[in-house]
Amino acid sequence: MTDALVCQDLTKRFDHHLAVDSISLTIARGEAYGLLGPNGAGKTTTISMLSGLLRPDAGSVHVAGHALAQDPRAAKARIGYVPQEIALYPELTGRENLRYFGRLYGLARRALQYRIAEVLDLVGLTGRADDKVGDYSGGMQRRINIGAALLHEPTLLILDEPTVGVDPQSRNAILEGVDELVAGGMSLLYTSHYMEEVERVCQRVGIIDKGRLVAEGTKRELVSRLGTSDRVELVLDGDLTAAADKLRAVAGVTEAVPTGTSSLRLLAEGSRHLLPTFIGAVEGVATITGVEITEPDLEAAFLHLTGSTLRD
Ligand SMILES: Nc1ncnc2c1ncn2[C@@H]1O[C@H](COP(=O)(O)OP(=O)(O)OP(=O)(O)O)[C@@H](O)[C@H]1O
Repeated sequence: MTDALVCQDLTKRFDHHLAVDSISLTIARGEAYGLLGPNGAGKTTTISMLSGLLRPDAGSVHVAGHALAQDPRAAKARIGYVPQEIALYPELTGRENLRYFGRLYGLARRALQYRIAEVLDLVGLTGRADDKVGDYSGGMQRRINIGAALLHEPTLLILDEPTVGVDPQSRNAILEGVDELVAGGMSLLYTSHYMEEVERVCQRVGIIDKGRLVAEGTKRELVSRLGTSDRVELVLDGDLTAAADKLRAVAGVTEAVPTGTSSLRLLAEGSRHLLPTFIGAVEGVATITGVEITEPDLEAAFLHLTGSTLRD
């Protein structure tokens, strides 16, 4: 079977600014792919080109084997795009909104009726289907927005920051809905500022920075690029500067910096086995009273690769 999405050397320039610089990525059928990047990295520009809303300066996009440039109708019919802004009619009910969008997609009346019922169930809004969308919570509006993008049974669903600006309870409801779609075999392209969402939803992650895809892989692959160093937070009584000097001399420790009046942060390999060595090393200058070890995670990988945190 053809991949859900193949894009090659996608490029977009705004005046002299290269917003997207030769991005290539592939999403297999049934795969959930997360696009992570700091503000202004080029995520929305990339997604707009993939969904046919913005013409690339160079590069190609194929959706389920259909070339977006040569056969836009077929390619676009296989994409469900959920923009960041809610695009709904507040005076209409959820069901009426779905009916309106379904007609836009050209779905026949009878088929649409069944499909609306399926989609309402999928996004968990069957019980509120006949209430006005203007009376929905922010999270419910987003769910019906996602539903509208699913009516024509797309191969690939593109979600642009689907949980921005919603309360934690609604966020959870959205994520549960997305989990269900992925479990049901939907191919997904998901952008978010929230690392933990991408970790939860996506099997593979692309990190985009200054218009370029700087790294791509499973969470485990990206994290392994950091090496095997753990972050160790030590709480100590005594002379912190002297303790940091002594700890820096321990084999396996690459960094030891004070982070407060009684705490140090180390980067160390195999830190669990080194704990007795740490205690011995600071003897005479300080006493270790607390230890916290954090193994490398996606947040650390992101920081390492882009030099910024996601919320910068
Ligand atoms: N229509 C436009 N005209 C000029 N510059 C633009 C236009 N759209 C985007 N840009 C610029 O291109 C770069 C990439 O923007 P884009 O919106 O794709 O980033 P992003 O990763 O989606 O960021 P955010 O997370 O803030 O939405 C930015 O520097 C932005 O200012």
